[in-house]
Amino acid sequence: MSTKMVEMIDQINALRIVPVVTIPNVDVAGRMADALCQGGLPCAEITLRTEAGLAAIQELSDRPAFLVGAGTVHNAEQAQQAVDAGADFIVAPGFNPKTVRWCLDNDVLVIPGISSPTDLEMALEFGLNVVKFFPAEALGGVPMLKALSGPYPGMKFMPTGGIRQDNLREYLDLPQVIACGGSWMVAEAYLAKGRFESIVDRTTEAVLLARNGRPSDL
Ligand SMILES: O=C[C@H](O)COP(=O)(O)O
Ligand SMILES: CC(=O)C(=O)O
Repeated sequence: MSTKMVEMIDQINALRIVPVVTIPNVDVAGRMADALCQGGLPCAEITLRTEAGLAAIQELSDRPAFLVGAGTVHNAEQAQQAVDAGADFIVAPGFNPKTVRWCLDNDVLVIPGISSPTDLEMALEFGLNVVKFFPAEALGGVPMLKALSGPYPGMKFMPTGGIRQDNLREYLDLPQVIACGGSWMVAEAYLAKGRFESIVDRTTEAVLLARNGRPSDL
C-alpha cells in the first residue's frame, strides 16, 4: 500500500465512522454534507446505487476538508468513473479482483467487501490490509468478525451492514476495526423529506458514541 493509501486509511480510522449515503438527487448533496459536518463527521461513502451518485461525488469533491468515497462499486470502469469524479477512496460490497487491481495500479485506496476466509486470502494476495466486513450483522456480527479475523492478525476491518447506534460501540471496541460504515445517520427518508436536522442529530450521537459517550449524555 502506498503512502497516499495509508494516509487515507489513517483519516478514516481517525473518524471511526463512515456514513453510507444513497443520494436521491444531487440537489441535496451539499446540505447533506453540511449536516454531516455539523454533526462532526466530514465524510461520506456515496453509493453508486442511484444515478445521482457520481454527480454528488463530483460536487462534494470540491470541499477540501470533506472525505468522499464511492460505494457499491461493482467493476473497474465504475471505479475509474468515481475517481474521475473526485472520489478519495473506493468501497465495494464484494471482492472483485479487477476492481482491486485497477485501484492499486492507480494508487487509489480500495476497501473491498469480504465475508469469508477465502475472500481474506484473496485480499492478502493483493497486499491489502483493510477490508470491509459486509453484511456485518447478517453474517453473525461481532462473534463472526472475531472468529474470521483470528487467523489474519494483520488484517483490519470496516464492518458495515446492520450497524446502528445500539451496536456501534461493540464493533468499535474491537482492535481490528478501524471504522464502521452505516446508513443510519443519513436515512433515505431524511433526504427524501429534507430532514437535515435529523442527520445532524444522528451524526452528533454517533460521534459521541464513537468517543465512548452515550446518546443520553447529549
Ligand atoms: O446496503 C448496505 C449499506 O451499504 C449499509 O448497510 P446499512 O444500511 O445496514 O447501514
Ligand atoms: C454495501 C457496500 O459495501 C457498498 O454498497 O459498497
